Order: sequence, then C-alpha cells, then structure tokens
Amino acid sequence: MSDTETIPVVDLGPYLAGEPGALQRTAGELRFALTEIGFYFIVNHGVPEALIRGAFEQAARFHALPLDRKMDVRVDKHNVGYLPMRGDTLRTSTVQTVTKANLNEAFFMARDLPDDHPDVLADRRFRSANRWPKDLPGFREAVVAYCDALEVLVHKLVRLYAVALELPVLYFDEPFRDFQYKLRMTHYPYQEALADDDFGIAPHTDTSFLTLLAPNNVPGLSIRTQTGKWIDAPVVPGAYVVNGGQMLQRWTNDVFLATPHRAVNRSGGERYALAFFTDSNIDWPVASVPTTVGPDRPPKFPTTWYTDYMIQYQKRTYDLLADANRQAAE
Ligand SMILES: O=C(O)CCC(=O)C(=O)O
Ligand SMILES: [Fe+2]
Repeated sequence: MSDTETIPVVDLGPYLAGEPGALQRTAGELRFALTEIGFYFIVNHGVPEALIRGAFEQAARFHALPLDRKMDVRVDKHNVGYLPMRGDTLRTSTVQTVTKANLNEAFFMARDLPDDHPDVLADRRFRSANRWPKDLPGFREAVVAYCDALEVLVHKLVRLYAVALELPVLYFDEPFRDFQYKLRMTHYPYQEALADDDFGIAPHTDTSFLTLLAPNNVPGLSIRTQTGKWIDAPVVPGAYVVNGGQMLQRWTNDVFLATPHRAVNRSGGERYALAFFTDSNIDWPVASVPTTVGPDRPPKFPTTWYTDYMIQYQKRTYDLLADANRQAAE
C-alpha cells in the first residue's frame, strides 16, 4: 500500500542520465505524488550545491540591508522587488480565514529581461526589468545564475509531467519554452513567541504550475494532506521540495493537486526560503490538457492566461499593491 501521509522522495538521477525505463518509472512516481499528496522531494536533481548556497547567502545579505535601502526597490505592479514585513495578507486563502499579516519579508525577481527587450520597453505587465538593489555587488549575478540552473531543471521536469499525464513526452516543451517565473527570497525573522494564528506564511496554495523550494536546513514548512492532517516537511538534505499550484489544477482539470501549506519559523534563529514559482509562457492559454477531459469529465475551469489570472490574484493578495494596481488601471 502506498503512503499518502508522507511526502515521497523521487530520485531524478536515472531519468536525467537517460537510463532505459527511467522516464516512465519516474513519471509514474510523479503521478502518484501529484494525485495523492501534491508535494514531493527530488534528489539528484543536478542543481549545483554551490549555486544553492550562493542564493541563500544573497538572500541573507539582501535582508540584512537597512530598511530604507530595501524600500528603494519596493515591489511594483509587476510583482518584482521588495515586499516589506506584514506587506501581504493571504486574503485569497481558501484554507482558513486569515486576518493577520505574514511574519516575513521577501525579495522577488523574475526572468532577467534586458532593458531593451520589447516587453520591457512596452511596460508589459509581468515582463518588466528586475528591481536590483544598488551597491550590492555580485547579488544579481548569483541570483540569476541560480535561476538559470533551475530553468534547465524545469525543462527536464515538464517532460516528466507530460508522461505523467499520458501526453506525448514533448507536449509541454513549447508552452514552457520561455516560461514565466518568479523567485521569492523570503526572510522569516527570529520569533521568540508565536500565537497559534501567527504564521511566517499563512496556509495557502501557490498559483503556480509548479514550485521548486530550495533544500532548506531550517525546518518550518508544513503541508495539509488529503485527509486534512497537517504534517511537517522533514529536512531531506540536498532535496528540493516540489509542489503544484492553482495553475496546475487548471492545466489538469483538478487531476493534480494544489495542496495547502504554511510555514512558521520556530527554529530559534533566522529562516530563509527560496521559492521558484514556474508557469507557462505568458501568452499560452491555460486550459485542461486533453487526457484530463472527456464526456464524463467536462472542464471545470474556463481557459485563462497568466496575466489575467495574476492580476486578479495580486489585487486580492497584496495590500501594498493596491495603489500600484489603481494607477495601472487609470
Ligand atoms: O518557507 C517555506 O518553506 C514555504 C514558502 C512558501 O510556501 C511560499 O513562498 O509560497
Ligand atoms: Fe507556497
């Protein structure tokens, strides 16, 4: 009997090495994880440890800056830049009523488009240049190198998702050729005492197709299983945590899960997290793939697009963006 109350560990080594049979077998493991739990660990993922360590170091370095320097790159309507402590309340949570703001601050960056990219010049929503902090040498390079390594991994992962959904192996290659991503570098400060309803990040589901959470030596993440039980994610050295979000539910007509999760820092020290939210190309319609619809299973969600979906989500989520949204709408 397979266990649906623990987060499975998937070894990507054989698949990445091209071993015969590994694609099918690994895709089967993903299918189980994504239909039953919504979360899985990956080991032997090929992301160099030095890049992961480097990105964590940069997160700590950024958040150690004085507040006014972080506020210089305050988050904008493209959702890149610095989100101060208590800047967001997860009002969109369907998991529980959340009224308190989260005990975290975060720096967001997206694919690092050049200043002369047509989308940047056009001020196209969610296709802006990043808001890099001034006078933090090496920060941009380390963070971009980290994201470049994750991009390689995502291109490998989407082939497993295609096979897991009984689609042709290359099915997601084109929709993810220039995929949208956001790296969230979060700082959960040291907390001496926490009330029951104080969260580093309150119970929520991600919006993403898939999220890659970097191997974290400081625990704090919990997930809610299908039976409604909250379980703590163990520390699996070197392993990424992967989960699905609302866009994955839409792509798969609810066959794959967007499992609620939360984080609380009870470590007695600082905690940092690196969440890499992955979605399809910005212009790709998000609709149920053919193997998840049929006469007895009509599509549950209308077709949507990244931009429309994120604008709606962002309006509800980020207090601080209310002004930016109003300006953009004017
Ligand atoms: O801090 C963590 O481990 C999880 C963070 C998370 O769920 C998120 O940023 O969406
Ligand atoms: Fe999350």
